[in-house]
Amino acid sequence: MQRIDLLVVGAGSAGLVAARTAAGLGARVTLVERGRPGGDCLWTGCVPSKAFLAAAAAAHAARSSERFGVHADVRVDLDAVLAHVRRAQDRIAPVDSVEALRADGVDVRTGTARFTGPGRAEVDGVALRFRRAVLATGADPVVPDLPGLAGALTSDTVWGHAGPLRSLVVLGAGPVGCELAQGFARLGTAVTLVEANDRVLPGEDPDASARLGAALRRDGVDLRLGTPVTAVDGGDVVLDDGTRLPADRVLVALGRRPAVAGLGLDALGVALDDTGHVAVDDRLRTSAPGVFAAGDVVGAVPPGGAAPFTHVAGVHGSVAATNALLAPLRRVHHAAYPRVTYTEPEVAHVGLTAAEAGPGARERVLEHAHVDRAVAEDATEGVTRVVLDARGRVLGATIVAPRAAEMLTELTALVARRGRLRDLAGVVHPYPGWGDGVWNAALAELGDSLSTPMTRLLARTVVRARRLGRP
Ligand SMILES: Cc1cc2nc3c(=O)[nH]c(=O)nc-3n(C[C@H](O)[C@H](O)[C@H](O)COP(=O)(O)OP(=O)(O)OC[C@H]3O[C@@H](n4cnc5c(N)ncnc54)[C@H](O)[C@@H]3O)c2cc1C
Ligand SMILES: NC(=O)c1ccc[n+]([C@@H]2O[C@H](COP(=O)([O-])OP(=O)(O)OC[C@H]3O[C@@H](n4cnc5c(N)ncnc54)[C@H](O)[C@@H]3O)[C@@H](O)[C@H]2O)c1
Repeated sequence: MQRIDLLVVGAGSAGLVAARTAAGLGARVTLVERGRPGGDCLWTGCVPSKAFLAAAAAAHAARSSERFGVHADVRVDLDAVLAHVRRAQDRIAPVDSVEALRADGVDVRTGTARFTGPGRAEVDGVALRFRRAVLATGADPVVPDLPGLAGALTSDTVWGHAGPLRSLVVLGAGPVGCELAQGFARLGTAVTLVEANDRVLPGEDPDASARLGAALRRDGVDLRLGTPVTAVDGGDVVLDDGTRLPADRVLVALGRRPAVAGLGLDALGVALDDTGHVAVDDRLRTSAPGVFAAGDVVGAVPPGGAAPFTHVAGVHGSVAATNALLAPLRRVHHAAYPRVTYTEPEVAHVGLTAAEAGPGARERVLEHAHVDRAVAEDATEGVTRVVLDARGRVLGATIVAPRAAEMLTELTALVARRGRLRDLAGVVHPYPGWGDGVWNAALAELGDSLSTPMTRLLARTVVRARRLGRP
């Protein structure tokens, strides 16, 4: 039996990039996928959720257009919305298809992979031998073992919903819960969002949570914060304070767990961390020689935390494949990777929050009431918060705004390169773009750094001297 140079398990964002990278390096690569190539991002995650939110944004824009002097009647057909979601998926699917992968030089096997020992695996009973491997099996939604929760929707199943949906209780106000709660509310469903913590997006800056919470309430979402769910009983969601919330359907968005069950990691000698993810170092090496891991199956990579996002999975796939096949020289940098929750407003974050940065850090805060584009679009509730060290270098940033994802990118570059915020002041931004939020913060930073008693005295002296020197 011929040994494969690289065996990649899982054809999601991480595995697809790993397999294509390996093929590009001239390796004999086999990619095993038990479902359809494309993984969570294409079939159950980013693509359907963003297509869904686009429809929700259209409904909201039409409904709230009166303030611009535009009058519209809005009627939502949820089946047609979900048909739009499927069309978006169908348009992207060919890029990740088995045919496209084979054309790129990847040997694709459809089936469930299981490791049987070092260098050995089987796919639905067919044995394979390999030199190196990349584990890219992703994660699945967590459905806690609470009474009555078994039939609830998850982010895996909600896209198959048919017919109207009058009321929905969403459990968990992380990124999945907030995005889907807002989407359904804007499309006319009566949504209640239940969160055990006392704020939505508990992992984000508290001010960002407060602003998003207010935006969700404006969309009509009934927020129940600080109240864990304990059961679903006869169609009612029961909270720990005894409240009963009737709902046509319940959507569970209580986190995701790594997909490692039945993979045979013991036989391979791969250790898990204390959260059950595959433990890796910053070169994505697992505890087993020659075995790497990439994407959501990986947990925290110190000094950063976990980064279960598509853009990170892609970077992981590339790093894992080159490290496996060439030499383990490339590192991942979780502490500098951005994340965005695509609600409206978007909540975008990179690096450290003020609380994480500690007492030596300071914040530069720019309210978007001072961003002319935000005023023009009547969307001034946002903010740009930049966390700086004593020398003015950017340690982190959080932006709440309709275009926060795009606004964050230049601050991400500064976090990655340890640059100063004031360095952006000399970079001219087009007016009136959303980028003015970041630019105005940089200009304010530069202005403050130049405005010392000494520089003010110097400027006044020069101006006076010139005045006196004139005829
Ligand atoms: C609702 C939702 C919205 C999201 N939105 C965003 C977003 O806007 N932006 C963003 O960056 N991220 C988003 N994410 C997260 C993103 O989808 C994931 O981080 C990303 O898809 C992870 O890719 P992956 O390759 O690690 O895993 P996956 O995409 O889960 O791929 C793993 C693959 O492995 C296969 N597999 C598992 N076990 C085996 C086995 N034993 N044998 C063979 N095949 C196996 C699975 O079938 C699957 O196809 C979202 C997630 C959700 C749930
Ligand atoms: N835009 C994006 O990038 C995007 C969008 C969606 C999902 N994702 C990814 O998917 C992952 C999973 O997202 P998620 O939102 O499902 O999980 P999460 O872990 O981020 O949030 C789950 C929420 O449920 C709450 N919770 C837990 N137990 C509870 C209980 N009994 N009752 C009420 N609330 C409870 C938690 O406090 C938490 O706020 C995220 O980490 C993210 O990486 C990313």
